Amino acid sequence: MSTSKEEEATLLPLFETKVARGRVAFKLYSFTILIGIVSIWLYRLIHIPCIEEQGKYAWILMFFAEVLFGLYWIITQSARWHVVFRYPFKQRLSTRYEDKLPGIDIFVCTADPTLEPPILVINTVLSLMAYNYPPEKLSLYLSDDGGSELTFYALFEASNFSKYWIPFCKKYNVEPRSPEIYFAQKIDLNEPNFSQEWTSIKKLYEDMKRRLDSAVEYGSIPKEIKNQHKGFSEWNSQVTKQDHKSIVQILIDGWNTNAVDVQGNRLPTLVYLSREKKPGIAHNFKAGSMNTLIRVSSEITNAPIILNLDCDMYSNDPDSIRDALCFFLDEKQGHQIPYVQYPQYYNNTTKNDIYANVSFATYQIELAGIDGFGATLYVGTGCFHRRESLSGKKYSGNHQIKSHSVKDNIKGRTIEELENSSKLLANCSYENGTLWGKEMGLVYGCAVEDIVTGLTIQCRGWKPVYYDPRKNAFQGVAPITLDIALIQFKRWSEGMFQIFFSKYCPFIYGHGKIKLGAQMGYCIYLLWAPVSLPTLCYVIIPPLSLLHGVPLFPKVSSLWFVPFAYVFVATTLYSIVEDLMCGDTLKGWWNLQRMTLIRRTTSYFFAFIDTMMKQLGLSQTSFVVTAKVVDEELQKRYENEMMEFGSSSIVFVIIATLALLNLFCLGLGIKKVVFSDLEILEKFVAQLIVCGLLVMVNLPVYEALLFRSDKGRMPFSVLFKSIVVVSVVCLIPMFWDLQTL
Ligand SMILES: O=c1ccn([C@@H]2O[C@H](COP(=O)(O)OP(=O)(O)O[C@H]3O[C@H](CO)[C@@H](O)[C@H](O)[C@H]3O)[C@@H](O)[C@H]2O)c(=O)[nH]1
Ligand SMILES: [Mn+2]
Repeated sequence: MSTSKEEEATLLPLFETKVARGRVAFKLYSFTILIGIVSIWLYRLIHIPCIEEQGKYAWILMFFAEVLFGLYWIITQSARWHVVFRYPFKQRLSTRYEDKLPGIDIFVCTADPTLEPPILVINTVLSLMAYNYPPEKLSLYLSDDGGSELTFYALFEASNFSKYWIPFCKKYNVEPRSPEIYFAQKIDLNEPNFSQEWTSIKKLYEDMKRRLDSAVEYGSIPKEIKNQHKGFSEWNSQVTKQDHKSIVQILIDGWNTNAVDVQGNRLPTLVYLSREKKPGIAHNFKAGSMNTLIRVSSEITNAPIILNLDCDMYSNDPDSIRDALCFFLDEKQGHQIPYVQYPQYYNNTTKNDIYANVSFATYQIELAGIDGFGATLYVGTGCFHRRESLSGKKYSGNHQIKSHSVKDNIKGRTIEELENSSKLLANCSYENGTLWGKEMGLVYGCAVEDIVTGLTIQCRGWKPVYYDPRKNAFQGVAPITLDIALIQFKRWSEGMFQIFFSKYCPFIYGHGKIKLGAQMGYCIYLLWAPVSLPTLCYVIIPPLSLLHGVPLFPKVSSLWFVPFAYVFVATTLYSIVEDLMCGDTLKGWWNLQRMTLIRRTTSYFFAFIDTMMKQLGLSQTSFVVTAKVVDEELQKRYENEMMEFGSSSIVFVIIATLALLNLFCLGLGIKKVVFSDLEILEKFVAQLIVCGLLVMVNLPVYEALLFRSDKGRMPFSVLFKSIVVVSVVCLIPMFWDLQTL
């Protein structure tokens, strides 16, 4: 798309970047905290008990914890140093580019028909096919790592249903365009024409859903349906998830003028893809599937812009493609932008977000703060890419989005020819001896392929953009049980810590290529796993020391008490105010504190251990896909914001043990110090506060251990095991006296 040089100079920009206000105040505040932290370190160093005194090792561990917390805090400041917000101008885009909009290839990934039900997948697909965008420029590719005939069948049904759904959406401008979500809404049906159409489309949707449900239930698809499409012949009894040939089926060939909906409008292209799998050959999880998508789509439609989504992330805004294009097509800055990342919001979060799935401050401030240093994180879904930057190309000054046509790309080949040539690109052996997974496409070998890929793109000179619009562009399904929420964080924190240890460590790999602020910004996340260690110290040592009468903090009347109190109170107030300003509730903030504690003491801790094992070559990268299915009872408890435990996993034993340890020590500690003289009480106030807060944060854990009777309670075995551990730790004085040996 070329405009002349003079024209370019006079054009208004397609997007604007504004710097957040209040940065001077923030820097001053940040400086006072730093002084507080350094004072705390000094206090620890000066007052450490000598060899003969009790508690020396407890103090050393506390010092270790405070140093790590302090250093980590310094790293986190980068994300608030230079926060920027982006504002695209869709109107200007339309006036300038409406007749030369680029093609968009949308990639949706799914991996398992049980964990990710086909009906969920096609709802996402339908919401995307119904974008307000010229259909002949829109193509949708579903990558099915489950290799499931049911998912293919669902997509086939969706291709038929779309002929009714898309014109209905566009005619009445309905939102959101995921049928399931749309029909679950309360709709005003006063207008007779609309009401009639609404009813008939809803019936079509429900009939389709019923057919799918029964196919899932019987595990097979009726013969008369199979006869309707040649694609079903790809499946026979030998095809399994782990072992099958490449399958590529073009369900709608959008370049064909005969591919139309019931009103005669063109339809977007729709392609089903399941790359070849062979036992024993690494398939590199989502990264592998994305790379296959990149190749196959380049064979068929080859659009210059790619939108990448997980199968649960439906489009919540039918106009968001245009927002994203404002960035890519901006005449001045667009050529430098490799991707535009949107935050990952969910449609099923409860009022106070019990598992803290949405972290308001992270989405609205931290990610925008990292963007301020030119280093937006790619988070794997809700991201528009420039195809060029995904193929390993270095930024080299002038990259324009060329208007291209599918017709030229397919060079008159038939559907069968396109399918056959695409299949070759989806074969296991295709990547052998190529740079795919190394310098081309998404990077292999890491459970957070997204983060590491984004980093490599930036280090090649590109400047991505983070955009958090007022109306969520995409919404996904958040985990609604504690163990799934923790599995997800374990995968993330492990993958990220692994990056820190690899050749991609931002401080080394990014040195001289991205700004220091950006390197630090990455490390806020890459260092989640090791933050588990100081957290564990702070959760275990204060209660035990209280129990054994070892003071850890200065007396209330001492001047040294000030930095402790200041750092704690100021950072807490800051985070509350920030969170509330971002739209969270006070209870939501409190839930986030609990989840942070639980994640750090379980997910991050296991991630830390597993990363160490991997460094030693003892284990391998895996990717545990999260379930997106729910049963009704569970859904009820979730909506009532009750935490879901229910299984006797080791994770819950840890959570229960830490909670009971603090409760027990607080109880005995109060007995011991509060009823003695004031002098002693003064020495233990801070410790009592630490334990007291930990107990308060853990209230739902005690409830689940002792008072609940529903299925989501902690199993009795967890209670039993954790009581045994707490008793051993507390009652055998040996453990504690080791320090005096
Ligand atoms: O072998 C695999 C495994 C997963 N997936 C897909 O990857 C997506 C993400 O999996 P999910 O279990 O939902 O993980 P999340 O933690 O929700 O995913 C986040 O984190 C991942 C990295 O850990 C990124 O890949 C995702 O894009 C990002 O949304 C889903 O669509 C899966 O179908 C595949 O296509 N193939
Ligand atoms: Mn997901």
